Amino acid sequence: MIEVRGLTKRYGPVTAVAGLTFDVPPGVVTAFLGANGAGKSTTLRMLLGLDRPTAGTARIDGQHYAELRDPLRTVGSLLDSSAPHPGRTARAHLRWLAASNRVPGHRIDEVLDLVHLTAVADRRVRGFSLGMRQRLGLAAALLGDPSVLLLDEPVNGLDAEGIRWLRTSLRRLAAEGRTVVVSSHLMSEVEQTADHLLVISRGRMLADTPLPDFLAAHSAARVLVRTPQARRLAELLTAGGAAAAVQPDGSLHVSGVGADDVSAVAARHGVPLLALGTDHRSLEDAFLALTTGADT
Ligand SMILES: Nc1ncnc2c1ncn2[C@@H]1O[C@H](COP(=O)(O)OP(=O)(O)OP(=O)(O)O)[C@@H](O)[C@H]1O
Repeated sequence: MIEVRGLTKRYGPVTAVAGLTFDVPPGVVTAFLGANGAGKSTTLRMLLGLDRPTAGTARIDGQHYAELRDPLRTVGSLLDSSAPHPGRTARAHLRWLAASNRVPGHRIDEVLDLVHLTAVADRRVRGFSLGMRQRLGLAAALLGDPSVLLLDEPVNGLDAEGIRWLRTSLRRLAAEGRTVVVSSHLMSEVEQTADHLLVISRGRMLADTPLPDFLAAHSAARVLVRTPQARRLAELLTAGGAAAAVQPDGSLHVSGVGADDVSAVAARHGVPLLALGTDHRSLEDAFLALTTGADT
């Protein structure tokens, strides 16, 4: 469980995080979304005790990070800054982390296996691809079998198979009752994984909502119609309370009613339909509309 209250961070004249308040419960995957520079990393760094808040508090399982007795066994994290030494092997990196955090040695092989790095465990990190480094970062995060996972842009560098693997892993880790937070600047990266969204812009919370609610609120459907009587159908639909606009190419865009309603009105008035379809605005568009709207 994560509890953030009035969390604020200023760097000189720049306010990176401006009074964020939110809770993250266990058992679900929570996506922390925002454009580049929105304040995601700064928030995660404050949760991890790597940055001191200007104001407010960030608690994990009721405690500030610095108060945790065995931090790595409570919180696992993946941040840019947690890069391993390039001259070390993957196994040596994990062995060093385990030793300095009182984590039993058998966890090293377990997490290597979990992230599918067993075969390259004794190779130096210098030769690892970005995707392999991300996997090693995840192995390090999971080493202490933590109840809370904070992952900053974990999808970076992963190929399609890696992304699928990560999605499955995150869902499983949440289903085991852990608190899982994944940051991203792309909605498309989290829409198949997240249960809950925290959307921030310029350090402020724009949306703290279950994913299905966000979808329902922001992915308004538009009905696309082709008919030789576009203007007439537009008038009929508008009279009925819908919004209908004839496009330069002669097609008709309708919102406020569903395709079934359009079809019924057309049938009732003898308007022939050549094509009828629904265009769901993508989640990415909804996210952009929300964040852009907030910035202007
Ligand atoms: N150490 C620092 N000194 C000065 N300004 C900083 C520092 N760290 C972050 N900032 C500024 O704070 C704001 C938020 O940055 P942050 O890295 O938290 O955003 P982010 O949402 O994680 O973005 P990204 O997706 O690019 O990582 C930005 O304007 C950034 O320039």
